[in-house]
Amino acid sequence: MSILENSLRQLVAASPLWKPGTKVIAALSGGADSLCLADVMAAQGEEDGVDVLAVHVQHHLRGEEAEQDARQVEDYCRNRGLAFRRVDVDARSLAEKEGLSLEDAARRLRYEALETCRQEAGAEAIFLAHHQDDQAETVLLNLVRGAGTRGLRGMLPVNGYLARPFLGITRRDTEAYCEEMGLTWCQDSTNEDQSLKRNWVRKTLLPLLETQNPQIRKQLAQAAALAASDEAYLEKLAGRYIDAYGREVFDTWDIKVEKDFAALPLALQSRVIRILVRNVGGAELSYDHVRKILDMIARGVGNKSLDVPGNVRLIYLNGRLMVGKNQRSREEERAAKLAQKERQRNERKS
Ligand SMILES: Nc1ncnc2c1ncn2[C@@H]1O[C@H](COP(=O)(O)OP(=O)(O)OP(=O)(O)O)[C@@H](O)[C@H]1O
Repeated sequence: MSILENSLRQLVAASPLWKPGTKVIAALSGGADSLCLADVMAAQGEEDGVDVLAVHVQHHLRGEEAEQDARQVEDYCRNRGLAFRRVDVDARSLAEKEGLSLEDAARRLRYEALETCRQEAGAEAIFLAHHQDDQAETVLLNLVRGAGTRGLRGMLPVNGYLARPFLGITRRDTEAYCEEMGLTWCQDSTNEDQSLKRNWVRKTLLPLLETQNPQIRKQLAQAAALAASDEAYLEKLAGRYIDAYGREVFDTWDIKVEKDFAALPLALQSRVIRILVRNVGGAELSYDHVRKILDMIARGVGNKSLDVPGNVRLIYLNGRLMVGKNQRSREEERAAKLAQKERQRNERKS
């Protein structure tokens, strides 16, 4: 076994979601990264007793090219003796219906399809082939969007059922593996389209940054790993404050924000607020919103309230902060559920 194959196999085997005796999914687009991942998983699976199912999602966005890719990955799986499933989705219709970009619609349908396959196959996890270059792009994209330290984390190596064992290796490594194994990968022509932000980051911004620092991709990926571990630690500490001073009553959080809260460093105060808003289903808070909420608490008198995105209302009252969905959005949710039930009843009748 070559050094490259050996190290890639170790990366897969070291993932906390790679467990002997389980079934896992390899998300296989057909690009060099995911072909390499599927091939490494197939080999390591035979050794470790992990059952691998390759899933390819055909988004129907690239006409005959995409159809050829789907056939190519299916052929590869047949030749490799790897279980294969193809799922067809209509990304264009979803994009039109929900006013999404084609990329976002495809992404949403892809992750839904992978998750459905995971459940139907009784698989433990979904392995994705994102690598160091993708991670550097994601970190930059997040920063360009105005994200803070959570965005700096980029993609996590393990997130729920999702595993990304290749975040530390380069795109070139995955191509070298495919070349070594004689595997032919598919080229996605939309990767050249610079009107897509990710492609602009890949083709323009990163090369420009590389002129100043040739190590930038690796260092961005390392910064992401560090930010992820710092963030996890700070969230744990903020969670301890919530455990000690907060309580959940009917989907609303109620937490003491007096002396002990004021004594917390800003890093923890802001995380306590963010976690509570997330807990009740709110959107990720902006820096400005967190500041406004902390100001409201610091002023500390009377009864005040603030609405934030995701229909979440925060009410400050006598040293306590209440965080919950605002009444109107609860009523809207209830009405939407009733309407959905009505629709399902009508569909059953017709
Ligand atoms: N059509 C597909 N079918 C199955 N898996 C896919 C498909 N497209 C992508 N994947 C999986 O997702 C990984 C990342 O793919 P890609 O870089 O194209 O995603 P993206 O468009 O940047 O979106 P995101 O990173 O949010 O998934 C691939 O390595 C592969 O594991």
